[in-house]
Amino acid sequence: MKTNQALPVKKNEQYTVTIEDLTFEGLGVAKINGYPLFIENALPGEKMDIKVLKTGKSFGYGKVLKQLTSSEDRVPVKNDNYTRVGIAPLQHIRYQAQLDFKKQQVENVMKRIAKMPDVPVLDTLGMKDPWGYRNKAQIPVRKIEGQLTTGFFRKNSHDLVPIENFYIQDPKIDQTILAVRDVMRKYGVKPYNEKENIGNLRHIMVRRGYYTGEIMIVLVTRTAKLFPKSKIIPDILEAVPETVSIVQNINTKRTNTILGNDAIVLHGEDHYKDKLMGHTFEISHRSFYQVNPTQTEKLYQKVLDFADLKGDETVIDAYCGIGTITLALAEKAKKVYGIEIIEPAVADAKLNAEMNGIDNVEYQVGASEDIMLEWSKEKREADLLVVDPPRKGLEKQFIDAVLQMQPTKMVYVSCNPATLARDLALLAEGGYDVKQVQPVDLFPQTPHVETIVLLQRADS
Ligand SMILES: C[S@@+](CC[C@H](N)C(=O)[O-])C[C@H]1O[C@@H](n2cnc3c(N)ncnc32)[C@H](O)[C@@H]1O
Repeated sequence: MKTNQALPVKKNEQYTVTIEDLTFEGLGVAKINGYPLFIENALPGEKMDIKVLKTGKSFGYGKVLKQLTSSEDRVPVKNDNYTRVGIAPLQHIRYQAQLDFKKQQVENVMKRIAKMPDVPVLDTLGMKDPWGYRNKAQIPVRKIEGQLTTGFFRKNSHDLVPIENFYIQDPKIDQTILAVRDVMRKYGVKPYNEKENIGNLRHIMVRRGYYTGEIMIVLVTRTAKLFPKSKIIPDILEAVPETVSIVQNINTKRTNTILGNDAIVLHGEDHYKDKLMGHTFEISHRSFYQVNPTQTEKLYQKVLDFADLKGDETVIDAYCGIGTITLALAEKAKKVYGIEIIEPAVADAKLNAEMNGIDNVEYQVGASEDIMLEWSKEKREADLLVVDPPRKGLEKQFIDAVLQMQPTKMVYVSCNPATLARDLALLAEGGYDVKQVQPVDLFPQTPHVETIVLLQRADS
């Protein structure tokens, strides 16, 4: 049995501490006789009275009882709840300090994980107004005080905290969620009860085109029933006239995954349109589409700057989603090959290329690690490889295939600095030099950081 006897702190005891650092999640770090405590809403330099909430073998968690001094990076918060539910855990930090914090996160992993202490990291590209940026929301629905209610889950739980204004979302999305909630209340639709696995409406997803204003609404239900559809749909359309698509997604499973496998289109088709870098995209309810449109354009522009294409290159865009980066690259290259694992996303990608009159792209459905292995065995060549993998980064098999194929240049777009740094170390070992590292803030008020890295084959 574990015992806490040797620890220098005791659960539920109070201490006065000075915050020394921030974790990568933005929690303040205080040390008591070398034992780290992680504390929400606490900034380096601040002195605070705290209470120990939880102790583990090598670290614990504390809670601020009284803030005794204030950092110059502290700003007033929009709402305490937003830290608690994880919507805006950095909301108490001045925006420039958030950008500096993100740069430091990337510098840390470049030193500690990639073992590249000398590679300079550029300043984080930030937003002018770092609020109201999200073009997509997935909002849980539960019964609170007898009523169908929308909000957000308290961190590490499924307790719903009612929230009407999310601040980080496009305000039109907030309004749409409330309008849909009211229609659901009017017709007595039953909110999902997870414990007993009864009730029906689990989530409301809303996506909005930043340039087009088109709205897609997805009602995620536990069963295929939704009554009375013939009234619900016209009511939603009346309340939110910009709606071009309403989809019912059915998720019968007891799971944390939001979307189920089956869907019924209730209005329009299973897509809405938006624009990015001057191209129009049709986006279906399952497709990945970056959530911060203006910052995404900055990100893609950086990818193009790093790629520095002259027009005669062959390019591979792995993990291409619906082809947003692919089309931006296609305008500057001879040919671009996109690889994506989700079939409907590839169907969207093909349609999007056609819709934009772009004919020098080809898409392949499959796992990037398998397709790249196949292509490297076929001795295919590429001048540039762009990768934009999910948080877990690149598979070892993918990296091995890259080292076989040896594209001259690589641009790595990453949403997870730790896996990025791990992969960069392997690519460096295989003969690639890291030339540029650019963090971009796609998720203001949260600790997430996106990074773009330019790599070049050392012998090229
Ligand atoms: C971070 S998103 C990037 C999408 C696109 N580049 C964009 O900016 O919109 C990652 C994409 O990789 C896809 N994906 C995940 N694992 C994959 C794999 N093993 N092979 C190919 N695609 C994969 C996901 O479906 C998703 O579309």
